Amino acid sequence: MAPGHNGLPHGHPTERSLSLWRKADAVVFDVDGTITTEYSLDLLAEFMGVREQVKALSKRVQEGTLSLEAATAQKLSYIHCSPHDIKRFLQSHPPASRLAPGVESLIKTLQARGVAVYLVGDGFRELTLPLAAHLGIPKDRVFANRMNWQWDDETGEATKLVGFDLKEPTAHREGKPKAIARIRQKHPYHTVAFVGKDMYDLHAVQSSRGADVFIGYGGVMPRDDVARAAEWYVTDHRELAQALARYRVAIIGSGAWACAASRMVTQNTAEYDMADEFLEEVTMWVREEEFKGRSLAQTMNETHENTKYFPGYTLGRNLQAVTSLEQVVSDADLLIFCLPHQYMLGVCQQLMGKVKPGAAAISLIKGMRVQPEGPQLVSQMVRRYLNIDCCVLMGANIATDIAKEELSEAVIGYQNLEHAERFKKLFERPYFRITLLPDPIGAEMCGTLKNIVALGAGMVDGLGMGPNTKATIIRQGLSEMRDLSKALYPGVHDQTFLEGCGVGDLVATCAGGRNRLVACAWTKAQLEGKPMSFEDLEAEILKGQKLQGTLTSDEVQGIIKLRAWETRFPLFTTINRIINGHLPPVFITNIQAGCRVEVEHHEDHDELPLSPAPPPLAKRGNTSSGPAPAPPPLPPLRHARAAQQTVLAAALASAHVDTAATQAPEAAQAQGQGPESGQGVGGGVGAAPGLGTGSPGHGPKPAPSEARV
Ligand SMILES: NC(=O)C1=CN([C@@H]2O[C@H](COP(=O)(O)OP(=O)(O)OC[C@H]3O[C@@H](n4cnc5c(N)ncnc54)[C@H](O)[C@@H]3O)[C@@H](O)[C@H]2O)C=CC1
Ligand SMILES: O=C(CO)COP(=O)(O)O
Repeated sequence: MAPGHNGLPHGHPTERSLSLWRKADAVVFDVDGTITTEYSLDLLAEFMGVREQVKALSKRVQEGTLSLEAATAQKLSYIHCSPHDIKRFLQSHPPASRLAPGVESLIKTLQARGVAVYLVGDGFRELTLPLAAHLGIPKDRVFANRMNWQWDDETGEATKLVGFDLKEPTAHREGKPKAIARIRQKHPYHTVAFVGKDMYDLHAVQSSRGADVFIGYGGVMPRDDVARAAEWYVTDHRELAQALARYRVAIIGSGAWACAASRMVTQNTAEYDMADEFLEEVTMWVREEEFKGRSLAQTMNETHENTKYFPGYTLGRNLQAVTSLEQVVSDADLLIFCLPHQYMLGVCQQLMGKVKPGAAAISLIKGMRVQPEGPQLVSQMVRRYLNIDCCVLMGANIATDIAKEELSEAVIGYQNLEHAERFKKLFERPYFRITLLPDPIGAEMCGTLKNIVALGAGMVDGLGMGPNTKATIIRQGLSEMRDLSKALYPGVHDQTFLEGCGVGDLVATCAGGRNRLVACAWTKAQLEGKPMSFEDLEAEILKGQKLQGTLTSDEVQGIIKLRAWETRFPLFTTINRIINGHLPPVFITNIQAGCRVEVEHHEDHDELPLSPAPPPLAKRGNTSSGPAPAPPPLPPLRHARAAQQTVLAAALASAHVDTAATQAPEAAQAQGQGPESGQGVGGGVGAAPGLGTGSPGHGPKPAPSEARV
């Protein structure tokens, strides 16, 4: 055969046709000779013993010496069958026996990807509908001619074939473009591809522009003229299936959650799936570092285990650890960001202009960045710096439990539904359920803010208090999460806080998360008189994994302080004051007092963010905002025991809080003021105004929407 369109060899699509095929949301197939191996009417004619007469008519139509309408009428008069004959014909020629090789699998693949498949042919519904049923194509997606029947007046049954319905669009030569136009009128498809066999099909598409691209199929009835004229000519349906886009997946980050999430992703990309949307191999950016004298990335590629950040869990064999960030993203279509949030700005800056155009991202990161003009969530940062869409995946997703394949749920918050659906396919497993949520900001705010509340829950545990107190913190935390999210982003939905990303994640993190764990140890260390910094405890307990809550608390407090919202957000404010050493941990049960205590600042670097331009995030030692080396650490107040005591004394004096409130619960109990004194959270600690009493000791009166604790 001669070379195809634009001199390309057969089977080589033009760039345009390949791209349109890959993004088509509807594909229309011609029927006879395209999805079947024969003209079905010819087969019926053979069945009825008139094959040669009917074939001769088809030849005249191809030669242009007889009109389609006249030939079809003549064929039916030769065939002259009854409905019973058709039934027998269909039994002896079941759909599977009539289909062209590879077409069934191609259609199933398209359908699994959500592509709408249509059949438009100049054959007959009576013979085409069984094929459609076999292929899972609904009747209303089939355009074909209708036979006319003679009816028996007495039995009311069809008896003899008496022609066909000329009102059907497919009864005429220009019928196919008309059918496609009807499809487009009814459904706003973006891109429609047409797969057909002959020049009539090609002209039908070119003349009407009904479809965006014509692909010639010559596997059954090869045609040189079509091969020359078509932008893409295939002789096997498998070529079309193979050419469908497959997405290359990259994970940016290699910590605990990144590794647990990579297991789901690699399980899905490796598993056989009709849609076959993803390339099996997944790459993971592993920051260049040595662990136990060896390159961590190299160890991961050899042992399929992240021995530093996620020891004890096997990662997919189809996961490839790569140390070059640029290399990982350069050809990736789907980017999964999963890093401690403080490193994301540096990563985004490094990747500017390096991401594949049209790529889509999802962030699993829980945290935000605070800029003078306001907060910037990670998904917003990705959109802004990388100029690509970014969904978020948020939920009660403690990494180790997911790696053990225990049931868990998450939401994908999205702006672009198509991307969200693709990511859902990439992550969803029998043990990992995903709901799509059109509130990405709400979902991300939940994931970010719950890390602060988890610190409070850890303090409750560290103080040795029970579930009632923790539930109070969780309830108050949820309320402040919602109020702050809505105050900053009024479009956030209330319902989001009741989803897996809201109350679900909050409960899980307050029960078993790292923020809770470290805050509990920090509180105990304080009570035992051997205080330790959060950073030291993080390093000791988490062994390289990172806390997000302490940094987020500082960032969020910058927002609260700037707007003088301390009394609107008493839990957030009190937690921030406790972790910075301005209040003792026991104030977690007395947040109405905690948020009103006047905080005295002794050194410039000890201040909570006060100014309209919050201080750089790098201020807190190893919590720099990029992967570049952090500036020399300034010891924050929460790390300095002596300074803490000084400020604490001043804070207590200014709040007129009884010093008993600052003691360990045991000591407070001894004075009848501890949790077992019957006053509990409502007023058990010190002489500061009781929690839940609604009568703060001093400071502005809370607004009605204020916290109830
Ligand atoms: N671990 C968990 O159970 C869950 C974590 N998340 C969130 O996922 C995000 C990532 O957490 P994990 O994967 O657990 O990470 P992780 O807490 O295990 O931290 C280790 C990661 O930080 C990276 N890292 C350390 N220093 C760095 C630097 N200077 N520059 C760049 N990267 C550096 C390491 O290379 C490694 O990828 C966080 O926002 C976290 O809140 C969300 C759900 C569950
Ligand atoms: O986000 C988490 C669970 O969904 C994990 O929280 P921690 O970082 O506190 O472990």
